[in-house]
Amino acid sequence: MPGTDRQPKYHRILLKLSGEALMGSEEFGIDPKVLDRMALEIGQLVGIGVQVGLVIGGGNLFRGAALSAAGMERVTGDHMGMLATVMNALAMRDALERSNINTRVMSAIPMSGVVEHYDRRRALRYLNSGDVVIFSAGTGNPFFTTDSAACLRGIEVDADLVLKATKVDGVYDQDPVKNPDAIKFDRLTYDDVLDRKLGVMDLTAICLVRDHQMPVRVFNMNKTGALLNVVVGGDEGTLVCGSDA
Ligand SMILES: Nc1ncnc2c1ncn2[C@@H]1O[C@H](COP(=O)(O)OP(=O)(O)O)[C@@H](O)[C@H]1O
Ligand SMILES: O=c1ccn([C@@H]2O[C@H](COP(=O)(O)OP(=O)(O)O)[C@@H](O)[C@H]2O)c(=O)[nH]1
Repeated sequence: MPGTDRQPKYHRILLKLSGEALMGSEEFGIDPKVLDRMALEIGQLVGIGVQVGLVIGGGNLFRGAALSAAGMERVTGDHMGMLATVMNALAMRDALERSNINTRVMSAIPMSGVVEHYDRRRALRYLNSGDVVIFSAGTGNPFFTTDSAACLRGIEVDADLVLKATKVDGVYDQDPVKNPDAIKFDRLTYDDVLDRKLGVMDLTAICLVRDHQMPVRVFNMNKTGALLNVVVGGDEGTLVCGSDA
C-alpha cells in the first residue's frame, strides 16, 4: 500500500457499519458474501493488533421512521429497528467467528440467553483482550440512530477514532448520490458539517462527537482495503474533527 508501512496508527477504533451495507446486491436482509468480506477486512485489523468495537445499523431490516410513515407508532417502530440491529450483530458474530476472530455481542436492551447486556467495563476488558465487541440495539432508546450509538460507544470506550463505513467515498458538499457533480472534502470541522447541513451523519451524532472532540472518518466500505488503509493512517475518505486536531 503506497505511503504506509501497515503499522496501525490507531490502537482502538469504533467502526459503524450501516445495515444497508449488509444487503449487498439484495433488496432486503443480509448477503452472507458481504458478511464474509467484512469479517475478512475486520480480521486484518485484529491481525495487526487493533482493538475493534463495532456498531451495526438495522436499515436493511427495519427503520422506525419508515414504519411510522406507514402508520405504526414510532416508538414501536424504533424498538423493531433496534432489535434488527441485534439480528445483524448475531450474523456478523457468526461470520467473524467462522474466520476465527473472537467476538462478543452486547445489547443495550437486555436479552438474557441471547446476548450479553451492555456493560462498559466488561466491554473494555474484552477489547483489551483482543476480542471484537459488537455493540447492538443502538443506544437502547427510541428517536436515536445507530450513528449516534456509534459515537456514544466510541466516546465511552475511549476509541481513538470513529469510522463511519458508508457507500460513498466521504463527505461531499451535496449528496453525491443525487448530484454527480458534488465535491468531496478531505477534512472538515464539526462546525462545518453542522453549518453546511451536510447530511452524511445525523446532527445528534455530530454534536456528540464535537462536544467530546472525537474524530470521525467517513469512508467507502465497498472499496476493498479502504478500512485497513484508514487504520494505518492512509488518506481515505473524509476526516471530521476539531479545527486544531
Ligand atoms: N453531503 C453528503 N456527503 C456524503 N453523503 C451524503 C451527503 N448528504 C447525504 N448523503 C448520503 O448519506 C449516505 C450515507 O449515510 P449512511 O448512514 O451510510 O446511509 P443511510 O442513511 O442510507 O443508512 C450516502 O449514501 C449519501 O447518499
Ligand atoms: O439508538 C437507536 C438506534 C437505532 N434505533 C432504531 O433502529 C433503526 C435502525 O438503525 P439505523 O437507521 O441507524 O440503521 P442504519 O441506517 O445504520 O442501517 C433506526 O431507524 C431506529 O428506528 C433506535 O430507535 N435507537
